[in-house]
Amino acid sequence: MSDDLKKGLEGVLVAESDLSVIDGDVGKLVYRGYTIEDLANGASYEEVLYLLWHGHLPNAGELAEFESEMAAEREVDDGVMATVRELAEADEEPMAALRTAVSMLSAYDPAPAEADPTDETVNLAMGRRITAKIPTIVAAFTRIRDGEDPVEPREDLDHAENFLYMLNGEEPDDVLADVFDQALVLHADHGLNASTFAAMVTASTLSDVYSSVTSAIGTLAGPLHGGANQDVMEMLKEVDDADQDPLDWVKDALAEGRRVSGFGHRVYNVKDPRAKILGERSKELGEAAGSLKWYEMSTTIEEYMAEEKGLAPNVDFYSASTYYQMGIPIDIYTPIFAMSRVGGWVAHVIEYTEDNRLIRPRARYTGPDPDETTFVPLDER
Ligand SMILES: CC(=O)SCCNC(=O)CCNC(=O)[C@H](O)C(C)(C)COP(=O)(O)OP(=O)(O)OC[C@H]1O[C@@H](n2cnc3c(N)ncnc32)[C@H](O)[C@@H]1OP(=O)(O)O
Ligand SMILES: O=C([O-])CC(=O)C(=O)O
Repeated sequence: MSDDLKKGLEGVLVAESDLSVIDGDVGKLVYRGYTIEDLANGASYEEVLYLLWHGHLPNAGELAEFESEMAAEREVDDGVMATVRELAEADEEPMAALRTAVSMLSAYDPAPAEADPTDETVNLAMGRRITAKIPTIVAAFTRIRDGEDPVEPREDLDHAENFLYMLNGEEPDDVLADVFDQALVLHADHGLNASTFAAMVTASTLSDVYSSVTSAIGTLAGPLHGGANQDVMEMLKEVDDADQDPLDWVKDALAEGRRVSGFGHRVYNVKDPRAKILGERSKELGEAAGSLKWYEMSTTIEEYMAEEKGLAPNVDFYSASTYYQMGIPIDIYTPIFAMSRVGGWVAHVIEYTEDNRLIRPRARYTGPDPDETTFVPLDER
């Protein structure tokens, strides 16, 4: 057996997938054959969920039925809500609160204990429930933490509008609803990124969808993955609060050997196509508000990172200033990423378990040689 070590599994093929593909040299992203640009400009998040979960874009009748099934699942049981309240009042980290609440949802779903973990219909039903309820959890957590009462979900609004309504207590205007829906489309799937792979590893043991999504949420939270969107905004705010020139800031950061959040990618060697679209939205929001401050600060950093390090922005770079200008609290940017990516997690879990094989790589052992290691009983050590 070959002993080639692939640190971080770089470039290792572990599965076949119909779901999404990235061409990192030209900055192309495709979900089931459709380019991200076509989907971002022409399809809603619900249409993209349907595409990922059912294999084709829905017609009007299929979409209407799917939307009403999703909307009917938005309410969250009182037991989970009580925990969400407790976590919000204890000032828990939003991603940790989301991870806990999603894990707890399974207690109110009779399916996991009884279901065959490879049954696509059962897994889709669980995935639909989790996806429908995450916005309710995130909005309620945020409002309680901020000293306000949660707002009940509404079935007559779409996924994006309903979340903004539950978060702010009022219906969003068309621009905000459109930007948010587009952001959900852009984040829905991305090949075998770390959180999707975590979901697949869990599913490959024939555990249930709740466990897979819980693993994925924990994985998305880290600053090298989804957590970077919050770090980007903290960084932009730090520069602004100190009234610093963003060029000086980024020069200092690189000179000190620091990583700049929102730059670099394991697969893209050029600008992430999602960052191009979100950059435009960030600019539009700035123009509408009469200040391009956040957008211009971002482009200054982008230009320097390209010149100095040859690194381009990833999706997390421009989602940050987009969400900030929508008035969304910084510490729920990563939960919002999860709100979208859950669609991809569920799709990959279902696809992988159709022809399941336990995921179990190996490490090259570098520990002590047993021939040179003598066991000493406790009382003689
Ligand atoms: C949705 C997402 O998950 S998108 C990614 C979100 N994460 C971030 O934005 C965090 C910042 N970026 C990074 O840390 C990395 O680019 C990652 C984790 C995304 C990809 O990492 P890898 O493919 O493992 O690249 P790796 O860590 O080996 O870096 C390669 C080189 O580029 C440098 N580099 C990579 N990203 C950055 C960055 N953001 N800032 C400064 N230098 C960087 C590294 O220091 C390294 O340089 P060296 O060879 O001189 O040591
Ligand atoms: O693909 C990756 O490694 C990270 C990423 O951009 C994503 O998950 O959207």
